[in-house]
Amino acid sequence: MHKNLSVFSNDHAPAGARNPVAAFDAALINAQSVDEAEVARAVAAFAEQAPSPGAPQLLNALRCIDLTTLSSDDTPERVKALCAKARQPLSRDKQAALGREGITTAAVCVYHAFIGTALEALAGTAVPVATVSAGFPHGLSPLRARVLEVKESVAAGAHEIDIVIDRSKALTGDWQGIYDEVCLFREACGEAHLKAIIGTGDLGTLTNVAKASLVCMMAGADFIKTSTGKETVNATPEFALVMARTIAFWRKSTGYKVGFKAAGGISKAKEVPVYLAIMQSVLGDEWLQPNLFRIGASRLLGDIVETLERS
Ligand SMILES: O=C[C@H](O)COP(=O)(O)O
Repeated sequence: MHKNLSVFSNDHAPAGARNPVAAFDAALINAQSVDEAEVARAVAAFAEQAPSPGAPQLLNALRCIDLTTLSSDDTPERVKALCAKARQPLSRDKQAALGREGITTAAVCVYHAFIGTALEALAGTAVPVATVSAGFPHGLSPLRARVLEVKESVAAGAHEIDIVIDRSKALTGDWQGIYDEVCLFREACGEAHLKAIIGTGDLGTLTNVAKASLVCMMAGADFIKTSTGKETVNATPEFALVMARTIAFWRKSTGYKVGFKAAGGISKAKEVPVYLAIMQSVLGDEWLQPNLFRIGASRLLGDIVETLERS
């Protein structure tokens, strides 16, 4: 039993038990094909229809943020400050005015070295600690080391493990190789939740984005996540739409609910509504809650808070 499993009794964490591993199905992977022009048209329509963000929408986005610091100059002090923001992102007056006392971000996300600092700084809250793993950000370390890294982070108390896939395998069509490595990470996670970063900006085509999403879900990912924040192109609404549709397909095929995390480069409140519109339209209201929807961001919270404090 995970020592802090009680945090998963609230809506911050993936619903219920972990997603199970399904058999590798090469035919299903190879059948994925995405019409890039259709995706571009659909995203343009979502962007046109998405309302400018009001306070309820921004508050919802705030509670879905994985508040992140993943910098080479991170320190315990920076992580403590991040956790203080996660515990209380809005002033008490503003929380009271909006009728949302006790609101927090969905999680904090830090490097392995700061798991203990974050756990201590978040003690007494229901905010889980996520960490990046499996050779983040490139996924090119020896496989044994990547698996060990996951195990070490779970042993250190992380509740959520954001692994990266080896994108070279996706680019060479080795989907079985990705399935096999994600299954190992799944096993190494134990009771912790597995979020699989597919590195959308590295994958070349939206068809590869769909295939990588599907193979990670077959291997038991609780969430699929766009990006590390370190690629040239990170989260985009196009990637979100393709991944949301693949999650919907998986749900229909298996009944399993997999969460979606848009991560990297989302820094302004005005960027949020299109993602919410895509989630709501493709997957429904359930995917607007932190147990199934996250935004991984280091700067977005500041802009949302400023916008809300001004309103
Ligand atoms: O997983 C989260 C990302 O690393 C955050 O990226 P960002 O610093 O561009 O917001």
